[in-house]
Amino acid sequence: ESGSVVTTPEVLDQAWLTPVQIGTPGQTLNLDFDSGSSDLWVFSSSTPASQSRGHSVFSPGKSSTAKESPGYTWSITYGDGSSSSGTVYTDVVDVGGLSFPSQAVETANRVSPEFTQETNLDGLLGLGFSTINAVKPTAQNTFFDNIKSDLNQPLWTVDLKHQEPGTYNFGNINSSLHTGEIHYAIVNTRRGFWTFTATSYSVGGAIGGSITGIADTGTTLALLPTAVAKAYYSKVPDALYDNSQGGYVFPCAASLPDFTFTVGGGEITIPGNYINYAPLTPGSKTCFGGIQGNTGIGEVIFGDVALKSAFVVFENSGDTARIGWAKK
Ligand SMILES: Cc1cc(CN)n(C)n1
Repeated sequence: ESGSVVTTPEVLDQAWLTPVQIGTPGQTLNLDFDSGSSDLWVFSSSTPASQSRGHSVFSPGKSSTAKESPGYTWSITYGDGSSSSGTVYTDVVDVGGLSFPSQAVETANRVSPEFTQETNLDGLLGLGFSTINAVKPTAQNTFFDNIKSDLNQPLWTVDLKHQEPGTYNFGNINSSLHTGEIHYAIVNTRRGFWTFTATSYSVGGAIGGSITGIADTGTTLALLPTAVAKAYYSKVPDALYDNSQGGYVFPCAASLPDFTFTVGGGEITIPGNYINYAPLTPGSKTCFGGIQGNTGIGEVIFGDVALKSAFVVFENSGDTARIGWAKK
């Protein structure tokens, strides 16, 4: 079988949110599909009202198929410092018509202010490897790992679009979603992420070396090695590193060069206008870059700024994981 679901960008393409049905009858929550983590967690009836105001919540008490997982707990902190924690149920989860009857649904007893403030986001659906699932005492499977054996092909694809709805597909490659060939690189799953190597990059004709990083649908920007970010902004007139902002800024009127990287023998280009990410504050004439250095993060992250420039295939055949990139 295969399934398809529309995903919708928030303001400024900060994240894309995808409707998921949980429980019986189905309760629809809009989740952030995140290939950089491996927990399906939701705002719930156990989340204090002061933290869940404005969000849809999952109420296991209203689901005839919800089962508590006694003694199971979870707690997670993301790269941006946001966090949440709680307890665990199993229930039926349906994504794009694909249903798994006993998915671990991690219900939040608390969430950090970043999540409370992001009122369109009702939780996350992890698409990383289940080895880094945060449930104690026993790690739980991601939705993809649970349904993988039922899929026509052991893969999911993502087509994020700048300020337009896009799609997540499970189990098949919809060839109408990409124009060029799909170029594959081997994924190293050792740290639980979709880690791959781009063999080279170029900025305004200047060629650079290889970049190894993770494909992370849950991170907004492209957080690249500091030398790469420096090389990029050396081509942007009046760009500077602003310590108070924690990143490279430049005049919003600047025309930014494209950033091209080669993966699996094919070239992907992040258009300069995607790298002119946003004004520091609404109406400011100074803008913050969509490419930044990864100082202090511990990973190089090909986030949404890179992913929305391509059609991307995440395939895990069991003994080999691959990532495919295509123009669209
Ligand atoms: C909530 C969330 C998810 C991610 C990426 N994995 N970040 C940085 N923040």
